[in-house]
Amino acid sequence: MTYPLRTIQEDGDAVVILDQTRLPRETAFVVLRGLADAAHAIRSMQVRGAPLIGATAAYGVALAIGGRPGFSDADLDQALSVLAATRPTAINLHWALSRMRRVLQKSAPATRRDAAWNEARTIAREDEAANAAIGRHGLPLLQAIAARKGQVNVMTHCNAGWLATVAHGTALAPIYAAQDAGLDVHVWVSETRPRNQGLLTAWELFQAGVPHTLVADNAAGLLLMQGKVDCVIVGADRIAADGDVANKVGTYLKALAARAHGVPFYVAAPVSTIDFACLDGAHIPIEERAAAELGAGDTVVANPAFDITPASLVSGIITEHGIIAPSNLGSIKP
Ligand SMILES: CSC[C@@H](O)[C@@H](O)C(=O)COP(=O)(O)O
Repeated sequence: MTYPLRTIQEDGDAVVILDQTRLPRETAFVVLRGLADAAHAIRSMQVRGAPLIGATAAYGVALAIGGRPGFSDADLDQALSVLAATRPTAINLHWALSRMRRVLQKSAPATRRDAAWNEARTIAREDEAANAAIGRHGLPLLQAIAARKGQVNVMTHCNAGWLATVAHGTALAPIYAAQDAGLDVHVWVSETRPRNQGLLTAWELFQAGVPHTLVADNAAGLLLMQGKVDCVIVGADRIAADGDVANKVGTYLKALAARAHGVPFYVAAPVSTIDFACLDGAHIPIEERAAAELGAGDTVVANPAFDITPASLVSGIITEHGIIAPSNLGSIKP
């Protein structure tokens, strides 16, 4: 599968991102030149999706160093804390920043610039490779359905495609692999109120020529009840050590409906999305976003951006190391 654009790429001393706040209406790029630009891009959701947030934060540290000959430990701490405060739920952000801290603390201030660019580049390349592996490991699930009944109907939520990562996507990676393998695959795309990330998924699938149907979030239960969905695959923003999954709000309701109708529910995520230090879903911070996103006037609004799907509702976690039972995440702890 080749993708028409890159979500993030280097351009000399700058980083160029695809502005996802303007998709699918318009394809526009933004040049990030410093720490403030990178932090703004994450906070404003010009870049979004857990793995891409992590990669952008890593490049943000490199941008913070810029052309400065000396970048002290205090400078490093300041850059890391600005980036860490951008969005609370996606653990890939903190995972990437910890890697940057580890590498830079070991290098002398004069060599930190090169070290930072190298590590950010490595994080981006590793994400691309991990997601390609997720596609390969998820493919047999879809092949088994195709062997049984021909067309494969997958439901997804939010956008966990290449737009949400450095490349390939997580939940969409097995779907792209299925298309490459010649399977007859169709995707039910839920709109994903209030930010409409489902439109990004529909845009991606359209570009790739994957048959899909956009539905309102609330249609998911009916489709599952009517037997129109063979499996659900979603991404994740953080997976706790016990296998509880934080993902875009609305994921939990799909998992409940999938269980009620005997439909397998898979989560696709790289190991960088697993927070082994987080005991369970109750300990995952849930981002509360602006009331304005719901378009209400003076009404009191709550706008949690993520929800928690208990491990008991998850059939398996598709990682770069294979499909793991949520109760067995310890077996892939790095
Ligand atoms: C591969 S992305 C997985 C998740 O990050 C994705 O499903 C999601 O919830 C994205 O949320 P967003 O608020 O758009 O950053």
